[in-house]
Amino acid sequence: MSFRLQPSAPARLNRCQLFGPGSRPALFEKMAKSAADVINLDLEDSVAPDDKPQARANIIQAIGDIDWGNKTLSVRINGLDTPFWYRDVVDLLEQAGERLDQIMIPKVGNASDVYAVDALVSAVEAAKGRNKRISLEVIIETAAGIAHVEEIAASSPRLQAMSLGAADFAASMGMATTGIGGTQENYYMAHEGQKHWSDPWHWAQAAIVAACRTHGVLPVDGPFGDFSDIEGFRAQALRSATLGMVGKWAIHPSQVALANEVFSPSEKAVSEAKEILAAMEQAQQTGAGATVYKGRLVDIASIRQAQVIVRQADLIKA
Ligand SMILES: CC(C)(COP(=O)(O)OP(=O)(O)OC[C@H]1O[C@@H](n2cnc3c(N)ncnc32)[C@H](O)[C@@H]1OP(=O)(O)O)[C@@H](O)C(=O)NCCC(=O)NCCSC(=O)C[C@H](O)C(=O)O
Ligand SMILES: [Mg+2]
Repeated sequence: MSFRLQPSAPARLNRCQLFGPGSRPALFEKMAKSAADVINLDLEDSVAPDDKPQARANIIQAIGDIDWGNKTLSVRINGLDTPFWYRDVVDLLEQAGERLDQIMIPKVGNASDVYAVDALVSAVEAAKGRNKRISLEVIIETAAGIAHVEEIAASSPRLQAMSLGAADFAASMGMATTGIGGTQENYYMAHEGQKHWSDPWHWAQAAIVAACRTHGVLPVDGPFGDFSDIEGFRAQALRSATLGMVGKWAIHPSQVALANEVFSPSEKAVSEAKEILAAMEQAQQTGAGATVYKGRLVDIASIRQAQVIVRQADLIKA
């Protein structure tokens, strides 16, 4: 046990991040009216190279013109291996209004990538006298990114969230897959003539959750490409939530309600968590560190587990 306390992740909702290409401004109003907690306007892979300047201009205009409510408003810039990213940052911070909350950095490979963006953001913020401090989020979607996940999670006080990008991750790792996230046909164990599918994303997700929880960053599951496969999305999201992730991307509006449902604790879970807290308070009054709740052991660790659920429910109510 370290003497250092685990830092809390930012206290904001991040159950669903809805993406839309910066080159399709007709979608922006619909994104703003959606039930997603976070909006990601994209300048990277959903925008063709020739369309990047127009997409930038669309996004800068929409940041000021559209009522984004109380959502976290984020723009995904281009990767640091492209000639586009510095102009994305400079134009956004010189020209977009104060409503912008966050910048998403794709394909982060090490802490220096985040440092470079942080330095540029800090310089433009100071030069323009911007009042709101822009936060950062990153995507782990390369072999280098997962190899350096812990230093990336520790890289900047601006860093608030970290996502797994299953498509680029699979490509970078040389995985024999084409689907974006979810079950992969050939990733199974054979036992007594039956196939039992395993989860090829599990180890990377667990590494991301551990790095994020160590450094007070929100761990998020990325895209699920087949937006007609509702049960596939739900199963993937439930696994991510069980592992400790706080939300998931939506690449189509049909995925928003599903993500919100999975990453919001049910009424039953909240009332059970409150009952556990009450049972433990009573136990502690009698000097006990453990008690029995509905026939099972609950102890001081159960208090921390229950508090995670109650805190999330309180955020949703707020
Ligand atoms: C996937 C899409 C291209 C589908 O678009 P479209 O064909 O227009 O969908 P529908 O006709 O089914 O749309 C139904 C209605 O919903 C509206 N719509 C569509 N998309 C969105 C959206 N993203 N936000 C809000 N509203 C949306 C349509 O306008 C229709 O409205 P109406 O006519 O009024 O009924 C498209 O959904 C899309 O572009 N999605 C986002 C793609 C994207 O941003 N991709 C990047 C993130 S994933 C990634 O980068 C991979 C990752 O990095 C990794 O490596 O893993
Ligand atoms: Mg990607």
